[in-house]
Amino acid sequence: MNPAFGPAQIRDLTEIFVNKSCEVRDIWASRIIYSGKDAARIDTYSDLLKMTLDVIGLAGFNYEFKSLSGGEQPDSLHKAYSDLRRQTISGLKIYFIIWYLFPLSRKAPSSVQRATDKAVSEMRSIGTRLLAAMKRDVMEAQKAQTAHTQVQLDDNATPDTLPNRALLTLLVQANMRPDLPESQRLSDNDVIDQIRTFLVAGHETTSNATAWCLHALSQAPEVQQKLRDELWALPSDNPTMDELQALPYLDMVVRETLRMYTPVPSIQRIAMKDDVIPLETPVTDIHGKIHREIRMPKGTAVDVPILALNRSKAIWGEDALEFRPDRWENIPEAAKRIPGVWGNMMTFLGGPRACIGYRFSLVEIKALLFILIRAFEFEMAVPADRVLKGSAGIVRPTIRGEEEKGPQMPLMVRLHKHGECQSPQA
Ligand code: HEM
Repeated sequence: MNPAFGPAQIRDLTEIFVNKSCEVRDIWASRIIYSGKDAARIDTYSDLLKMTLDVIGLAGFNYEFKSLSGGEQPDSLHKAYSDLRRQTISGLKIYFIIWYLFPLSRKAPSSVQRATDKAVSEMRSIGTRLLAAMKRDVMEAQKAQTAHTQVQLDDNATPDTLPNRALLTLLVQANMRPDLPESQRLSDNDVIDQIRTFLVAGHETTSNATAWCLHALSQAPEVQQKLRDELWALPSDNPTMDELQALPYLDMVVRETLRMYTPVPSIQRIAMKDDVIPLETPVTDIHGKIHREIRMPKGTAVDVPILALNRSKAIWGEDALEFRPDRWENIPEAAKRIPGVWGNMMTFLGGPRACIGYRFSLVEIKALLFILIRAFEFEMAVPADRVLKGSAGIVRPTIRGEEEKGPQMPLMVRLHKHGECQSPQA
């Protein structure tokens, strides 16, 4: 799948990110206007979640979830997925504790299990339909290509061999190449599993990071305004991937968000063989014995504490717990040694099983921030100490006293009148 996530593919998808960001902007603007005040309290989390689901539908499978527009009949996959998500964090925690402690309980279907089964089965049935449609499209495109070669048309008149630019189409096309060795071909079930992985891995992580970024910016008005100034300096309302990637302060804000508000706080791995891990700094155990390495027998469970690494004072310095994008102008030597796939962090992990969607996610977050920060000013709607970091795989925000509502990130959102607002630093 890696080639489908290269810079060229993400460049093509940027238009989808920007268009969907504009849809969020328009929805929020109309809510403010409808409120009759100059600012409205908006649950940014739920709309960002819908936006990223719509994006993964279009960019991943050329599939319209229409979850932002909402006016349409909600399709079955979106409904199943929403039902699954509505299970509250505490509900999920209790479910997993019971599941873990009482193996017999695993036989009795709980509401979480039923919702999971339903979502999985919906995803499978839609995945099967999508795959069939993609295969048809790819075969037609291949036929058109063959016909084109036979009549030897002018080189410049190459027919459109790809029916659309969705990532799954690229995967299906690569998988159907006649020269692909059988051993490397994915089965239909493998491809359908990829659809599920995309859905789960590819949208809530990104919306979550963006919501936490708006939360951080709401508490740091001077950072918010500095970012807004940079974004307005770009003379375009529809930025390309290259334009977004070339904005230095936007990049620093995104890095600092993904350091401080790591969506996936830790990852577990199992040692596949006996190993010895050397320690940079020796540790002394409770018996006073000094260890310069850790012996790890095959089968040992290993926790990669991503969030703890991202917030470690030993790595990032005494101000590690502060949201300070400027730190990225010159990061500490210790941070430079972190073997993450991106950004001197383990946020997207590292090594052969790192996140393959990191470029996709970064450009999507940047498109969202570009459109939203230019259009609005964000302030806290509740005191910061009421915003809790719940974790059920992903660090979702909840509000103390409103836990039953599930994840939310309410913010006061005000229309920004460009040219009228003075920078707080000015
Ligand atoms: C801020 C956003 C994101 C974060 C923090 C993130 C983080 C991660 C992490 C930590 C893993 C490793 C999980 C494990 O091995 O157990 C992972 C895997 C993965 N991610 Fe992401 N991800 C993000 C966005 C995305 C997006 C947007 C996509 C797709 C469009 C995506 C697709 C995947 C896939 C397919 C895998 C599995 C890779 C494999 O097993 O080889 N991710 N991600």
